[in-house]
Amino acid sequence: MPKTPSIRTQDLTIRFGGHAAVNGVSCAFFPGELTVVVGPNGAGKTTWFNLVSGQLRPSAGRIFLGERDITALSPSARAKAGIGRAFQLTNLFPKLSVLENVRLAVQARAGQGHRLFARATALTGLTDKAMHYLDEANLAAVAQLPAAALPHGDQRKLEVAMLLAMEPDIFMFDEPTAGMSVDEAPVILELIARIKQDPSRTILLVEHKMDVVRALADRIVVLHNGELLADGAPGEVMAMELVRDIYLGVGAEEVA
Ligand SMILES: Nc1ncnc2c1ncn2[C@@H]1O[C@H](COP(=O)(O)OP(=O)(O)OP(=O)(O)O)[C@@H](O)[C@H]1O
Repeated sequence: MPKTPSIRTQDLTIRFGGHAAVNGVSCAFFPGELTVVVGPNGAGKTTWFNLVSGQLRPSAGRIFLGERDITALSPSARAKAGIGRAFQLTNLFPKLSVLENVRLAVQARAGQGHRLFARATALTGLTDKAMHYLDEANLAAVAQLPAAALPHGDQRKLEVAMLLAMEPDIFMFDEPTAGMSVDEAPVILELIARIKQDPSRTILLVEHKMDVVRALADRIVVLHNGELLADGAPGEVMAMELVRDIYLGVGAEEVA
C-alpha cells in the first residue's frame, strides 16, 4: 500500500505584486524522511517554508497535514496540529532559565498555556519532562542558567529542545547551523540526526551548505525562481545537469 504523506503542498503559489515567489509547487513528504530544500538565493525556499508553517497565506493552492486541509489555519493552530518550526532564536525568553524556557514549551504542549507559576505538583511533572528534553539536547548541565548567558550554539540547541518539547510530527529547520562556529555546527547536526531516528517524524530543512545537505538528506527538493526544479534522492538530484547549471557561480564546486 502506498504510504500517506504526513504533509503535502498542492499547486502552492504566492505572488507579491506581479512576482510569483512560489509558483505552483506540489510535493509530498513522508514520516521517517528528512528532506532538504535547496536553491539559489531568492529561489523561494523561505517563502515556501513560511507558507507551510502559516506565516504567509498562499495566493493559490493548498496545504494538507495528513488528510486535513490546513491552508486556512493560523501559525499557532498549525503548531497545535503538529507542525513545529525552529525560528532563529526569536522564540527564546532570554531572562528565563534554560529549564524554564523548555518547561514553558512542555506546558504549551500540555495545553496549559504559557503560565510560569503552575501548581507545585504539576510543576514537578513538567520539570521532569523539560529535563528529559534538555538531556536530549545535551543542555542538562546548564539548566539553571539564564538563556541569554548561553553561547550562540547552545541557544540554538535550546531552541531545538523547545521544539522537541512541543512533540511535533513535522520538524522544520531554516538553516539550523547559520551563524555557528565550526565547533558548534556538528552538535546541532547530530541532534537533528537523532530526531530523524524516530520514524514517525517528518523533517524539512532549508540549507545552503552542501556538507550539511550531504550529511542529513534522504531527499532533496530544488526550488528555482519559485518553481520545483527537482525532487529526488540526493545522488540523483545532484547529478542532474539542470541542477548543476543553476548552481554555477553560486557554489558549483560544492555541488560537485
Ligand atoms: N514579503 C515579500 N514581498 C515581496 N517580495 C518578497 C517577499 N518575500 C520574498 N519576496 C521575494 O520572493 C523571492 C523569494 O524569496 P525567498 O526569501 O523565499 O528566497 P530564498 O530561496 O529563501 O532565498 P535565500 O536563500 O536568499 O534566503 C525573492 O525574489 C524575494 O525578493
